[in-house]
Amino acid sequence: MPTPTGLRPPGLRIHVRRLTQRVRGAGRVLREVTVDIAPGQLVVIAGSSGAGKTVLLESLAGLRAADEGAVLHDGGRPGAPGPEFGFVPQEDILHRDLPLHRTLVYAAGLRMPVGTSAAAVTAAVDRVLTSLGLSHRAGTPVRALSGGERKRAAVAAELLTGPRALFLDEPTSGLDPVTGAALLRTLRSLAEDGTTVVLTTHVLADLLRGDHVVFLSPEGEVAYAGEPGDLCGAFGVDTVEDVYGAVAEGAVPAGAVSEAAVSERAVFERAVSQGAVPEGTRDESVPDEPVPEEPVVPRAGAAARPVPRQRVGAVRQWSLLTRRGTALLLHNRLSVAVLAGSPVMIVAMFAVLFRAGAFEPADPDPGSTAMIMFWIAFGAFFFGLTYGLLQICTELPVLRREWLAGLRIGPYVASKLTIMLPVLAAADALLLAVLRALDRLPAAGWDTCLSLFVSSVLASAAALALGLLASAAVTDPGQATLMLPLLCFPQVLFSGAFVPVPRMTAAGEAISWAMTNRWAFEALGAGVGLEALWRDGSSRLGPPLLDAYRDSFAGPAGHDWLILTGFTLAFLAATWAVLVRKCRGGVVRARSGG
Ligand SMILES: Nc1ncnc2c1ncn2[C@@H]1O[C@H](COP(=O)(O)OP(=O)(O)OP(=O)(O)O)[C@@H](O)[C@H]1O
Repeated sequence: MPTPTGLRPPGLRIHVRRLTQRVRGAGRVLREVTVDIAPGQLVVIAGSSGAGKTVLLESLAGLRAADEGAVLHDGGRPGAPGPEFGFVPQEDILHRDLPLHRTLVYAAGLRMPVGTSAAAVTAAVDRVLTSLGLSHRAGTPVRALSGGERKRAAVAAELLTGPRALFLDEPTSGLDPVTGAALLRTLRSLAEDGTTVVLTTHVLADLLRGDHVVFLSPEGEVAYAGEPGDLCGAFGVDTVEDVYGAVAEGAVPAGAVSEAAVSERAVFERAVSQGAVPEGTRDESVPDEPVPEEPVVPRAGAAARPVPRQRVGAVRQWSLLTRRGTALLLHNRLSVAVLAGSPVMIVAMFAVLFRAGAFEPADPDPGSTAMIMFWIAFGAFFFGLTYGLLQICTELPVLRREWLAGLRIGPYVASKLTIMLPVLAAADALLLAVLRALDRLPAAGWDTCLSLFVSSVLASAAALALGLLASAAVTDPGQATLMLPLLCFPQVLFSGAFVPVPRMTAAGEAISWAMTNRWAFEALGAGVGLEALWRDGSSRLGPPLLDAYRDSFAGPAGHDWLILTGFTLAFLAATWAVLVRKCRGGVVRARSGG
């Protein structure tokens, strides 16, 4: 099968030597695993549940640094993740709302080299769709594909860059036998084309379809490493199913590991001598062997690989992510309904809640003026928070995978702000315009209107950034939903609207400093001149209120705007940090010393 780019880069050679991996909470998961994978091989990793197949796969892909022992790519340390490596985890790594072809065009935009023309991107997408038998589904939304088609679609995204190695975690799980066999045939033809393909599986038939089987024992040791045809014979059983039983009982065919260890010795030793492997990981127990003549590439396979491709720049990533995010938003009817429906509903409730004329200087209603300001502030906060909360947690696996392919977190977070802020500004403008038209706001000039609008948008922006942070921190949408009341309650209680800040306890006042709603409330109050209205208006309720709120609305709104902007930037920076940490999670990017 031709690669999408028409080139045939050499497949990756992988050596794993006496690899031991520990996982926090699970202890030692892999023990002294030694595996040798040649370019263009189709390797199947099998073993019982929890044996460590995924951990081994991630280690082979270079996504998990070795605790002990070494993983070598072309004889050197694995390089940073990039488009030369395809990794298909068990989770979905494609957005579901757009048609398959368009989804892959966006995926290609992030993965393919700088300067790739739109025509070349389309041609690459068409080629992978054809090679995976998905051309007839090009216009179908990803969510409408069958399970097998979705797996192939995920593989298609990984093939766009013509990777040298493809790693797949249980690609055939959940597929019927015919579809699973078809996927394995596709992977085999990729391997025949030169790509190194490694997959984990629980499907018995898959074990016989690879070139090489690595069977892990429940203790995470290599129970068997060799040709599939010899697997049953090695354990003296008749069926592959029986191999699982034999391995569970502790059967290990003699010599399976040591043969591989000897063949690895030369490559490993030469890598050590060239500084690719830390001295501490040397295995002194294995006797010295003569080093074969095969040349060893010292670092990250530099000599064997095509010239590294320039990563797509931050601005281009931001632009592409913004376009994709907007398209995804508009294709998801539920999100459109929430985006449009919640402001309309809240505006309608506000319109029937407040009486007209509360700001009339000749006959003001000071209590209502404070409440109107608070609920505008809270409305703006609520829009921002709800829009932000589901933005990231619903697509974390996609983000993680794209980060490995070169996506930067900064442009990603910036794109979220770019997409959502105009929607929030429109919702805030609608809220203010309706309240103004219904005489629930003072009949003041444009400068007051502008001040209210800026305060509302900054309140929404801070809440959006808080929502993004919460969305990045949780693990699933269910947790994000639980965050909504948790984040809203303190914003109501400590805003200073119901209990004025000067009347709070010292602890309450300290907490109120951290509430964006407090600063939005004070900015809105300052913008409409609440202090003057209460002091100079003809209501006798004004002075007592002024006494309670004291100088809450005395400062210029600009002071509060600065604080709201500071909160927004701080929340965005924290979102960035959380996402970088989550994406890195176990991946050691500095394996080449960088
Ligand atoms: N993030 C994690 N936190 C805690 N334990 C983990 C984590 N990842 C893996 N483990 C543990 O490490 C062991 C090996 O996990 P791994 O996912 O590699 O197994 P597996 O063979 O792929 O299992 P399965 O076939 O069920 O997917 C298991 O005991 C698992 O519980």
